[in-house]
Order: sequence, then structure tokens, then C-alpha cells
Amino acid sequence: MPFDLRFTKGQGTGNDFVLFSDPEGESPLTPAQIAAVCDRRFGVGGDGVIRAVRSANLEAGAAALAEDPAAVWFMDYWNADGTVSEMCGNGIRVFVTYLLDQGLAELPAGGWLSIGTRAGVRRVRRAPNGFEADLGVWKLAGGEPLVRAKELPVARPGLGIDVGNPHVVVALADEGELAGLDLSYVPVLEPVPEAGANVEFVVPAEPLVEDGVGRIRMRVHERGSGETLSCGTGAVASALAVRYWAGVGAPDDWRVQVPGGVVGVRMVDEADGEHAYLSGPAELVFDGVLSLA
Ligand SMILES: N[C@@H](CCC[C@H](N)C(=O)O)C(=O)O
Repeated sequence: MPFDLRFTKGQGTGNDFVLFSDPEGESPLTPAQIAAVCDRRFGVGGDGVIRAVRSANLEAGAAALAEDPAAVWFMDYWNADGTVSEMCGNGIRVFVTYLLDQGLAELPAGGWLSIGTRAGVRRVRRAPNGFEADLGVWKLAGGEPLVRAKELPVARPGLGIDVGNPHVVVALADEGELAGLDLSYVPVLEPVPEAGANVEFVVPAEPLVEDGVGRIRMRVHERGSGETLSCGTGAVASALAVRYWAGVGAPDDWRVQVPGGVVGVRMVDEADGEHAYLSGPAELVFDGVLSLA
């Protein structure tokens, strides 16, 4: 039986999402419906789908509420191929923009908004370049898989980083190598991480550090979505990897240039470990109604 999906299209540095609201948690989409919505020719088009559900009405939301009772809304994130993901760094800024636009939440100046995600509760606040999200304590994923990509002459070691979702970051020689990659092909990892991975390719800007801020360029192949114009958690993983490789004295503030724009990353020591913060723009582009089978 076809039904009408009322949606809003949004984007953050060109990472684009189809958002809809289902406060009671009664209308989840099937993986096939998500893939149909994200189809750029036959659907709305997007790198992912975000469903706004009240945490109280979702099994995964119970953990979020136990962690932080203020996490009233849950970001139910799905990749374009219909697979689920724990977290989306660009998506959470767009999600907060959507909640505010729909009158579903308030964010007083200087305040934080807690959002439930499958990676745990993430807090978001306004920032000069849009919004800033506290992505929590990051960790090395404990692996250095070999990465092969189309038009990359030899396999390179990647660094596994977990920022709530899995990433493998690969350093390339120069801009030419970065521009020459063909990311319409899925990079091959060896060994294959159990849950798959988003794969980021990075090169340092020249100079690497300017006015105390580290600068890198990045392209990404996202798990479940293919090449995208940006990946927020990927930008964070990339900055963390480059700082790790650069060693002692490397900065804690980074500017990551992606094909769709620029995001900021900063690392801050806190009581429970080192947190990674991601900032960048978020925009709602249009509303619509899609008839779905
Ligand atoms: N684009 C997102 C990440 C979305 C999920 C990712 N594809 C995964 O499967 O983990 C971001 O901005 O972080």
C-alpha cells in the first residue's frame, strides 16, 4: 500500500540527508524504502536518511535516556544503501537544525542540546561556523589494514579509528594522488574490519600548521553510501590520524577541507578521556512529499 512520506532535505558541507519526523516511532522505513528514498534518479536523493524519533519510543533510545535524560530526541541514522550506522557527524548538525526548524526542540544561546544516537548521547551547540558537536571520547580501533583503491599505485597502510563509527584513514603522497583516486570503486581493506569501515584519504596542506591550526584535505568513501562530498566523523578521524602520525607538538585544532567545504575539529582533554569536537555548517534545502511503495 503506497503512503506519503513528508520529508525535509538537508545538507552539511554537501553531505546530504532526507529527514522525517516519527515522534512515536511507529513508521520506520524498511532498508529497501531507504535505498529508494536515497536514489538520486528515482527518489529524493541523499547520502542517508535520518528519522527523528522520541528516545522514549525506540529500543535504542532507552540507553540514551539512561545516559542522559535530556536526550529526548534520537537520531535514527541510515546509510543510502539501507544499512544502519551508529553515528553521523554532519548529520547531527543537520538533525539539530531540523528539530529547531520544526519546533521540536529549543537551543538557547550558549546551551547544549543532547541527542541520542546508537554511538551514545552526543551534545550539540551553536558555533560561529554553524554548530559544534561533542563526539565524545575517540579511540584507536587497533588495526592497520592495507588499503587498495582504484588509481592508487600501491596498497597503503591505513589507521583504524573509532569515533562512534568505524574509520580507516590513509595518508597519500600529494594532491595529485588524492585528485586521481577513483572512489566510484569501493576501496579494498585487508583484513576486512568486522563491521566494515568508512575510508578516508588525506594529504597535508602546505604548510601543515598555520597559526597553530593543522590543515588537511580529505576525500572519503563512506560505508553504505559510496563517495560523498564530506563526512564529519571521517574528518575527525582524519585529523586524529594525522596528529597521531605527526607526533609530539602537533596541534589539537584542525581545519579539514573536503570536496563540499570546510569543517573544524578540535581535541580536548576531559575527565573521561580526550573528546573530539566537530564544527561546521548545516542547512535545510527543501521540503517535499514522496509517495513510497
Ligand atoms: N556522513 C557521516 C557518516 C555516516 C555514516 C557512515 N557512512 C557509516 O556507515 O558509519 C558523517 O558525517 O559522519
